[in-house]
Amino acid sequence: MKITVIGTGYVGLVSGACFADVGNDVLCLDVDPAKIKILEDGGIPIYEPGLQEMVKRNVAAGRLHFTTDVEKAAHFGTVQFIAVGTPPDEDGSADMKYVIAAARNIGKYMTDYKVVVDKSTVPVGTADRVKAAIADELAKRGVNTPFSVVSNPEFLKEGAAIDDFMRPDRIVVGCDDEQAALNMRALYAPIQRNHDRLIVMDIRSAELTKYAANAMLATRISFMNELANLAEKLGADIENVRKGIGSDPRIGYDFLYAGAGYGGSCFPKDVQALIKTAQTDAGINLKVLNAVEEANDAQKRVLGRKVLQRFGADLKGKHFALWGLAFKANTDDMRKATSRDVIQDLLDAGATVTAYDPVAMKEAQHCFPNEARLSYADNQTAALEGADALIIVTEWREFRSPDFDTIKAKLKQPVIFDGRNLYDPKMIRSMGIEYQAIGR
Ligand SMILES: NC(=O)c1ccc[n+]([C@@H]2O[C@H](COP(=O)([O-])OP(=O)(O)OC[C@H]3O[C@@H](n4cnc5c(N)ncnc54)[C@H](O)[C@@H]3O)[C@@H](O)[C@H]2O)c1
Ligand SMILES: O=c1ccn([C@@H]2O[C@H](COP(=O)(O)OP(=O)(O)O[C@H]3O[C@H](CO)[C@@H](O)[C@H](O)[C@H]3O)[C@@H](O)[C@H]2O)c(=O)[nH]1
Repeated sequence: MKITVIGTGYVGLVSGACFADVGNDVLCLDVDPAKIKILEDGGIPIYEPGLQEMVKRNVAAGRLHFTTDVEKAAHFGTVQFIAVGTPPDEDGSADMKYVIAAARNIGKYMTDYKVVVDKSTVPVGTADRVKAAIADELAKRGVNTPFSVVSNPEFLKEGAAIDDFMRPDRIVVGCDDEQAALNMRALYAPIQRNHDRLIVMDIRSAELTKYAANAMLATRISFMNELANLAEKLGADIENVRKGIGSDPRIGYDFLYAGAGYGGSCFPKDVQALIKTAQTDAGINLKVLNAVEEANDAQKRVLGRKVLQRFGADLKGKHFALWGLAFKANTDDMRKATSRDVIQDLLDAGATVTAYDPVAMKEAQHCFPNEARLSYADNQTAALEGADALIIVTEWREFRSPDFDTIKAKLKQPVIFDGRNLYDPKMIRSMGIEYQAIGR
């Protein structure tokens, strides 16, 4: 099938590469010429395990192409995926201007039947707006070319994006016409696990399903973070509690890890957007989600607070090593990363910081431009040099079994603040290291 993917962020690029990998002919469009140049030169603008190889393989096979030419992209695919960003507007609602612009571009140039697929995370009612935008452009041209609009939200996780896309738990398709549903079934036929994962439903339910999934996962995390803070005060260990409740299949083990708060480009923005949609479109105050957001904002400050409690409110003259900048392991994404809050809290209190992250240091430099009190180390051991304590913010695999003797020798005081509960508290404390984790 011929597919156009509009937007080459995480979702656009992963979708484009994966659809090409199962034999489709894919053209990826972006309005950012710098991104398209990187892709045309054989690079990729993001870090995602396995993606570069997949892109290369499909470009070489002649199945994956890139362009900034909006007209060419509108002509190319029978299926047109809109995978542009939906960042938060000033009031927290999803900013739809990129989605609507993409829809208008399709309407401006399409000359035959198109299935237009909303893959971006968009509020309920967006498919109607996309339909109206395309119809408006067709009317301006005085043509009546047929098209369908489908909602097909994406559930991939950064760092595991290819596996999530190729072996999905479910594929949600919101659709109100048979022709489009058939196209979507054919398109996803090679992307299934051992049985049909495609769930077809009405469009509004599909749009809400995406927000519901992220909101549910964010709720589990905030719930565990609050319990972790309680466990700390009561002398319990949140990791034991996690195992104890996760073993109940009604609860399950996934997404129950307490930590230094959730970040990334999705949970914070989508929880906020759902709260906003509920308020403005339905007059409903989502009390649970307001609390989830409030708890997470507080949790992102927990590491900073622990450091201040331990070393005093004035951190002038103190220096800290920080391991992990990305919002989670296996990505270079710094959007809403907890490290940004931790670093800001330390800098505000007068400290200096040396950070190390396997892949996110370049991205981090854009977040703290010209910050003289923040430096970067070449490796995790070098970051420890002259530091008063070590703070761990991201759960990279290489941080999981470090040489604790080296850590002890390098730090001025053997203190570790672990925002991801990577180590066994008993073992580490028995080595004479002061260990402050989350909820243990
Ligand atoms: N990042 C994720 O892991 C993830 C997972 C599931 C869903 N989503 C959702 O998918 C959407 C995209 O997220 P992302 O992280 O890939 O976005 P992103 O912001 O990284 O990338 C979006 C891209 O779209 C391009 N763009 C904007 N307007 C355009 C237009 N009119 N035509 C062509 N290109 C245009 C931008 O230049 C940019 O390269 C969002 O709605 C997000 O919530 C993201
Ligand atoms: O038990 C857990 C699991 C995750 N996190 C944190 O939660 C955040 C988000 O993690 P994750 O969900 O793995 O990353 P994303 O790539 O943002 O993926 C989420 O957001 C995407 C965009 O909408 C969805 O497609 C995915 O299904 C959804 O998991 C990160 O800061 C994690 O550190 C925890 O604190 N505890």
